[in-house]
Amino acid sequence: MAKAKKKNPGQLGLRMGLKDERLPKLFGVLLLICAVYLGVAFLSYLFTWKVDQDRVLRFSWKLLLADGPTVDNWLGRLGAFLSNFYIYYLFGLPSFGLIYLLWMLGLNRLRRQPLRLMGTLFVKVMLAILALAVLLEFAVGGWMQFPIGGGIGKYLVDHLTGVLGSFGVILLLLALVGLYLVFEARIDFNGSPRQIRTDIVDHFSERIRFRGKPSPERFDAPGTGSAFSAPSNPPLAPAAAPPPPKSAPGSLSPGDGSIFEVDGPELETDRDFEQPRGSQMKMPLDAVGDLTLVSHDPLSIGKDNLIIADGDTGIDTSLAVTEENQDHSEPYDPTLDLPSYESPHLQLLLDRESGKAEVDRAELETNKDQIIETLLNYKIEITKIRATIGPTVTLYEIVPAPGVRISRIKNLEDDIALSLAALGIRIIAPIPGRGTIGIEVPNKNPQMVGMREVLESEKFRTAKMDLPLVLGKTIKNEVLVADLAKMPHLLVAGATGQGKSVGINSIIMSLLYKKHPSQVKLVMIDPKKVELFPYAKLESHFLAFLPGQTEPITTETTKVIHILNSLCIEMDQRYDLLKKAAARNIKEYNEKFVARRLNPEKGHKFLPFIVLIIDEFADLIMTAGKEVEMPIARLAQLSRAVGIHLVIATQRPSVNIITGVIKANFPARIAYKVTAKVDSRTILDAGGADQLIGRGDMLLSNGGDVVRLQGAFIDTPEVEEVIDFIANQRGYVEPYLLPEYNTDEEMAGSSALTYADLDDMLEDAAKLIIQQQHGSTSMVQRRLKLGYNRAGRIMDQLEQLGIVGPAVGSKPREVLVYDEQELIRFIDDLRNRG
Ligand SMILES: Nc1ncnc2c1ncn2[C@@H]1O[C@H](COP(=O)(O)OP(=O)(O)OP(=O)(O)O)[C@@H](O)[C@H]1O
Repeated sequence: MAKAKKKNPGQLGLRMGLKDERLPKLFGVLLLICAVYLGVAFLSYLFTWKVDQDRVLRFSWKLLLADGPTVDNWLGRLGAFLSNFYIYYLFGLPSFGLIYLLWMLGLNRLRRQPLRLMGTLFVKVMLAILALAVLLEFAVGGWMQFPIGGGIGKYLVDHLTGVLGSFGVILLLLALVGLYLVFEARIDFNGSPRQIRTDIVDHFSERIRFRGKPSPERFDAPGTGSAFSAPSNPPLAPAAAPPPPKSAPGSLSPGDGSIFEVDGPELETDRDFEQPRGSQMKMPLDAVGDLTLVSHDPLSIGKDNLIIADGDTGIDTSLAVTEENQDHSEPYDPTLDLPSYESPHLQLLLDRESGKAEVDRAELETNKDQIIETLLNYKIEITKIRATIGPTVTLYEIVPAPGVRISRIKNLEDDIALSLAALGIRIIAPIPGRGTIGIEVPNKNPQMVGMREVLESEKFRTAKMDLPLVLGKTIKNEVLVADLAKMPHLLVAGATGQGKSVGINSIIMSLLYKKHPSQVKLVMIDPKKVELFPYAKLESHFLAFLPGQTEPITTETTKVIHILNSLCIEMDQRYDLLKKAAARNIKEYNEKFVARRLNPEKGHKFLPFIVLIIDEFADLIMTAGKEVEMPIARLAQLSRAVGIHLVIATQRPSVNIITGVIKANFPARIAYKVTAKVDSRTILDAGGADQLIGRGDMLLSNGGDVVRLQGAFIDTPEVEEVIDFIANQRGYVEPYLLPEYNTDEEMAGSSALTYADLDDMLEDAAKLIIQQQHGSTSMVQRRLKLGYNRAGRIMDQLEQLGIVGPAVGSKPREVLVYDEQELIRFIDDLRNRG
């Protein structure tokens, strides 16, 4: 990744001016060397302090250089002197913290990160050093010859014991620990002692693991895998020997001693949720390089107010590429726009300890017996049955005896459900890819899946995806993480009160926990005005909206139409940028930008992903119909390659809301419980959602495969905590603004079209249409190589000029001008009118 840097020899040495950016780097290297030197000296001090102490105590700085006494310290007299000075006179063992500080300062200078980043670290480390010195001195200082808390530790302890007494010092130390846990670790003391303990352990292990980096997870490599990284259900090969059951339920099925298993093996078969129909949309995403490799922003030299990367704030963005700035060959790092941004901590969420799903053995036995019995009543024999216990549902997978037709079992769905006397039985006959039948039976005691638990999961933390969404747990209790960027859009539907809003929150949370504000922007539309309202606080971090928009969450239909059309323009503009950069998709484009192969002066900029979230689009379709449906469809068809993705939700899953156009463009769909089978068909093109049990129980479909999931639960107060955590941090000075959009009426209202208003390509388009006598937007688009929106705008202008008639559905428009001469006269007139 790193490019070899060309050094101009003439610029070396004395000619390095004070403003030369190599100066801080040089300083950084020196600091790192000092840190290593001190580290080794301190380490040596642990072994040589006794012998050396007498010798160094007699030292003065002058004696250091003269032929003085020999010392044992591995780093000579200076090493012995410095280590003695810091450890003996100052902070004792915690002096090692100083080396850490020196090291971090060195790295900071080397990377030319803003110095102010060091401020907080300095204060924190110094406080920790002092507190530790006191603690160590107080706890063990009296018994040790080694100056464990150093001179300062000893002085403070003596002094404090005098003032407060020993017990008082203990209380003071406890108070310090308490303060740390409240302010720094943000431990929630509401939980059980066990929970608090786990939180504390988690906090420290996270600290140690990530050495205090804000959010290592956010440095994602480009996703190369499939959209979904949940294993599929375990195959049930009758011949294969399954692993030993965890709870040893033994052989429970009749006859041949077949195996009844609880919980299956950990299978890692990735499900590919690529858009099935969109071969033309499938952009191979090469795994070249790492988009957000930790790097250093050259724009940050001495500019503490560096906020916006695309530079209308007086920041010289040309630095990114121009030749004079050779040192800017380092990769561009968008996250340095907000360098101090910290991703939310997991501690903000409740630890719901769902633990392992537990189902009573008796419950399993009863269900199994009833399934076997019911099937036998209909003369259906089975050779094997096995159970996989999920958080809310248990899957009984049965292998019918040879010769039994699967359709017969499917037909008995209702009878089996009746005999098991439970709601929400779903029969999967056959389980795709296997000759088995699945019967899902709700557990008597369903387990809640907590948001924190799934965010904490290895699968989510290590997910290398562009837009990872952690949706919940599968029947096998495995966390399912999906990449919205590959879905590439998501339709969410379900009757009211079944978990949709919680689901939308968990989708948003996934992005907030994993992504930096520079990497993803959310456009939120909420006609109900309540669901997404709390997210308004994120306006200067994660939200994108129209210029002049007062409320960052859009609620009014007219504004929604503006925003959707504005997104279409953004999409076109992004396509133009991609074209200029000869990049096939946003990933390639951003890779080039990061590698500084694109010049910001030519309009190039780092493109964040944009996720449009519409909570309840039924209201919009009802009030604005095509005006909303068409831009949504247009975006859904084309926006994937430029990193715009849609999540649209509705509680009214009827055909007039989820229209054919919408469905065709949203292959990935989530269905929560619905009241009627027909609704399930509308959403999933299959039944099943009517048999769910609610409370986050859902089916996820990618246009073929259907996976049953228990959605992760997050409560509103937790959502608000996370939002506040982000909102309280410094955000961008200017929010991310979408392009302006003026409606036709506004344009018409302001004045009739003038010649200057006309699109540059309008004349060519008009000629083409008149020659062909065919008023089709797609023809204009194809023949003149224009984006859909631009072609659309040209057609609208042609309509306003009276050259073509109004749009009639998807049919070509009527052409109202018959020959080119007429057109030329027409345009000349317009030009003369000015
Ligand atoms: N994943 C989940 N796990 C457990 N319980 C859940 C889950 N999701 C939702 N619930 C329960 O269901 C209730 C309703 O959920 P939610 O508000 O998300 O439904 P909704 O479909 O959005 O309703 P509405 O359409 O009225 O907004 C929640 O208050 C919660 O008690």
